[in-house]
Amino acid sequence: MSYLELDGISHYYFSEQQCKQAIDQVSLSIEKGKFTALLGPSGCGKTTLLSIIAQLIKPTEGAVTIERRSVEQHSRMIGYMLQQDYLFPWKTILDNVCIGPKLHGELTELEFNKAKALLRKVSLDHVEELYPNQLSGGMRQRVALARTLMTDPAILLLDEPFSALDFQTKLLLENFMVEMLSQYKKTAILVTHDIGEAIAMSDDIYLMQPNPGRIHLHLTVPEVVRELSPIEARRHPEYHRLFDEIWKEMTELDQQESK
Ligand SMILES: Nc1ncnc2c1ncn2[C@@H]1O[C@H](COP(=O)(O)OP(=O)(O)OP(=O)(O)O)[C@@H](O)[C@H]1O
Repeated sequence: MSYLELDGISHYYFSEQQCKQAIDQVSLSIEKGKFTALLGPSGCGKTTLLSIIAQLIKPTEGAVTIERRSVEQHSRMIGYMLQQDYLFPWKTILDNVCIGPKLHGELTELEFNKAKALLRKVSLDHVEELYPNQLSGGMRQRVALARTLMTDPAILLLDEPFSALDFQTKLLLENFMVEMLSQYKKTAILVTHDIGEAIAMSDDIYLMQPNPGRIHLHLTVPEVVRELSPIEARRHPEYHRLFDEIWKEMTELDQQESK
């Protein structure tokens, strides 16, 4: 059953010099607890779509609904994780995880205990008194995940959260993220231009095309790949078949663009 719906979303950026259409009539439907990837080349409107879902931008046209009610009535259900971790360098790891509730007032004992439990969950309880610059990039992204989970969002928006990491750390973090999100039964939307990452992590993939940004193709990742971890999935023949199919589509789109 549909949970999060985007219905006829179009978006224009206006400036004094020009009017740029970033998104054209995007409609998609996501089931609760599913992991969905928005895949496409630079400039196809992936981040604009995430910003619209997160209500950072109001779309020029169309509506976003969660369980058929406007997303505006559900703003606290959404968590956003970005490519950069945006941890505060002058605060300890534990204080960084506690930052959300602290901004809303005094930290309760329950919230403090929750932050400690989340740091245990992401295997970073041993560094809670350290500062961000004492941690590796992968560890910092795990802190960012713990901080995002502090507010208990039902929907997580992930804007290329692994793209600044080295390849090995990225694969390990993909595994970790999929395990955590399925354990906590979260609905997730990942923005990426990495075909392998989209296949290895997702249930559904929306392939986007640019100028203006729109959905070119919706693909469902086969069950045999979905039941494997992202690292194991990369060895399955169905992963390679889907990779080739998407690669071919993207190459054709590229050729159409350059004509
Ligand atoms: N603030 C803005 N003002 C004007 N145009 C913008 C603005 N933000 C994005 N755009 C344009 O809208 C289009 C979609 O941009 P968007 O950042 O959503 O794409 P993207 O797929 O996320 O790209 P990338 O992978 O490079 O982050 C692009 O052509 C971009 O230049």
